[in-house]
Amino acid sequence: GKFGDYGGQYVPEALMPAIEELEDAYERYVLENEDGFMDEFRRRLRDFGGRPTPTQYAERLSERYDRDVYMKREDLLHGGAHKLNNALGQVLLAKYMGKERIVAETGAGQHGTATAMAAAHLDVPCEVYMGERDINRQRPNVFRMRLNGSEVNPVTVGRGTLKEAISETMRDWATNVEDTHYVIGSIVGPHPFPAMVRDFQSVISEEAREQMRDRAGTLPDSVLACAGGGSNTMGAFAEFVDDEGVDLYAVEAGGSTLEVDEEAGVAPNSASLSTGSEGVLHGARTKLLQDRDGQIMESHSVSSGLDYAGVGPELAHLVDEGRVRAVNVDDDDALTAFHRLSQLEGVIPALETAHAFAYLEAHHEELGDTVLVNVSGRGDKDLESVIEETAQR
Ligand SMILES: CC/C=C(/N=C/c1c(COP(=O)(O)O)cnc(C)c1O)C(=O)O
Repeated sequence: GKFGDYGGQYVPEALMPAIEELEDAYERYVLENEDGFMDEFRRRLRDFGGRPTPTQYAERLSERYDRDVYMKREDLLHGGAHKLNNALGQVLLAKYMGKERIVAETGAGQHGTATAMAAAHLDVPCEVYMGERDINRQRPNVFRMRLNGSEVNPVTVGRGTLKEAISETMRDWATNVEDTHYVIGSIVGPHPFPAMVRDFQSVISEEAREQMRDRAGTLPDSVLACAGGGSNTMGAFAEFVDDEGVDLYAVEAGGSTLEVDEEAGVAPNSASLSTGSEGVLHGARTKLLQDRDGQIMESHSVSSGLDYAGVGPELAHLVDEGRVRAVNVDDDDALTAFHRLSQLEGVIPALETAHAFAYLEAHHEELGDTVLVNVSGRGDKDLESVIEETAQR
């Protein structure tokens, strides 16, 4: 379960039985399609999720940037974000494993709602841990989780964002491993989570690669995707990694500045790949925002889903290898891109997604003739906070 010297299973002994059980299930059902697991997964993604999602030619952006820009519309997946690909796969796997209860963490609330929808669809009780701060800035998603029949447990320790929510969920899982599966929301955590989540999300680039060949008659010169934990990122990249001619850009949250305040332990951004250092978080060795004593620093982003001090170990490895370019844009440029895409293309993106479009705006000259941007989610959840942010500027 290693990606170069990243990844691994840095978990308390008490969790190893659950990890080993999951590793066995991953190998049998996901890698070997035992009992037709992957066939059922794909059928439910089609009929319940609404796949395939379009790879749409963006006419206004193509005019603006004088090149062919395509958008992979994961915002059109049921629930409004790529998160359902992974949530459906893991809840289905939990059923194949005989688990009776689901727990999950969420930051933007998209993973939480995706897990709640999948749990309702597959008739499994579900509890979602969500930071107090994120509950307040992603309220529509809190209502949706409860409407789908899930419980939402506020996490009040620390800053009440994603990092604490993940830690609380891991604690619940460690206590209830017998009957509970932890549906982790990104390509983070101990092996097999990063590989398994990437495998569930790789449907994005499987479809996009074929759709680009059919519609653009070529592979893209570059693929852009925002990166929080990195699941929509690796999903959009997976099937292109072996195509040398396709450049891969992971766009992180530059927050308000890349300058960190070591004394206060505060990083006013979430640019783990671009500015972080090697360390262990949530069970995996990866790139982190940590101070010189190895303390995980507070991260920041205008978007909850990118507000995370860590990142997936597979992405950290691909960046070290030079296969993926780690770039970032700040809060202001992301907010401007949020408005621009809404006006130019009639697509209101999630604030997370807007980071990728902000990078396109600033660097389109370097991206070649054909560009593919992953629209990881829609912006309905962000309307309230964007209205507030815009009023304050
Ligand atoms: C698992 C915590 C992350 C969440 N969301 C992350 C997110 C992200 C970033 O997560 P990754 O794809 O895993 O990098 C991108 N786009 C949208 C629409 C997102 O909601 C969440 O809880 O909803």
